[in-house]
Amino acid sequence: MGTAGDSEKKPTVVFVLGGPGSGKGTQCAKIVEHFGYTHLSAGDLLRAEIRSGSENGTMIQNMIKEGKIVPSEVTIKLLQKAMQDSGNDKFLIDGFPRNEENRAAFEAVTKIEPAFVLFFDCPEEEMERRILSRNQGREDDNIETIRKRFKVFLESSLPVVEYYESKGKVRKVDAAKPIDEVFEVVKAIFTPKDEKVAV
Ligand SMILES: Nc1ncnc2c1ncn2[C@@H]1O[C@H](COP(=O)(O)OP(=O)(O)OP(=O)(O)O)[C@@H](O)[C@H]1O
Ligand SMILES: Nc1ccn([C@@H]2O[C@H](COP(=O)(O)O)[C@@H](O)[C@H]2O)c(=O)n1
Ligand SMILES: [Mg+2]
Repeated sequence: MGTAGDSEKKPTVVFVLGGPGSGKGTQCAKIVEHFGYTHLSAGDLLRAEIRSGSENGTMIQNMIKEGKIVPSEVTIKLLQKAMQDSGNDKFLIDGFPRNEENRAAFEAVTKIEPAFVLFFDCPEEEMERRILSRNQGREDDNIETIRKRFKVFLESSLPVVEYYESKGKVRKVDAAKPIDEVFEVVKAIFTPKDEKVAV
C-alpha cells in the first residue's frame, strides 16, 4: 500500500458499516467470492491482536468487553499492515470507521477516501436475535454488552454514515431480509454499470 506522495495508485476501499449483527461479515464473505476484494474486519483484527499477546491486548480486550471503541491509532496500524500483507489493491473494510475519530484519523494517515460506503440497515430487535444465536464464543455477544454496542452504534457510528451520506457516498441496503436476498442487492451495487443486463 502506498503512502502520501507516492506515485503508485491508491487502493480501492469500501467501508462496510451497519449495526452489530446486521450481517456485515456474512455479506463481505460473499463479496470476496464474487468480486475479488480482500475482507478486513476491524473487530477480527483487534481480536487477533489480543490472541497474539501484544502489549495492547489487555486494553483492547477490556474495551471490546465494554463495547467501547479502541483508539484509532491502534486499529489503523492493524488495518494498514493487513492491507500491505494482502498483496491486493481492493478492500472491504468492515466495522470501520466506527466514530468520527476513526474516520478523520484514517483519512489523515492513509489519504484514502472510500469509493463508497455499504450500509446495512437492520432493526435492533433482529440484530439482537442474530447476535444471541451466533454462537461464535465472542466475549461481547452477551445481552449486557450488546446493549452497550447498540448505544455506541447510535451515538458514534451513525453520525459517520450521515457524514458520508452528505457526500453522496452511501449505498444503503435493507439487511433484515434473508441472506441471499440481501446479497442480490449487494451484487447489483458491486457490478460495474456496463456489465448490468438490461431487462
Ligand atoms: N440476512 C440475514 N438473515 C438472518 N441471519 C443472518 C443474516 N445475515 C447474517 N445472519 C446471521 O447473523 C449473525 C450475525 O451476522 P454477522 O456476523 O455477519 O454480523 P456482523 O454485522 O458482522 O456483526 P458484528 O458487528 O457483531 O461483527 C450470524 O450468525 C449470521 O449467520
Ligand atoms: N473500528 C473498530 C471496530 C471494532 N472495535 C471493537 O471491536 C468490537 C467488535 O467489533 P465487530 O465489528 O466485530 O462487531 C467493537 O464493539 C469494538 O469494541 C473498535 O474498537 N473499533
Ligand atoms: Mg462482524
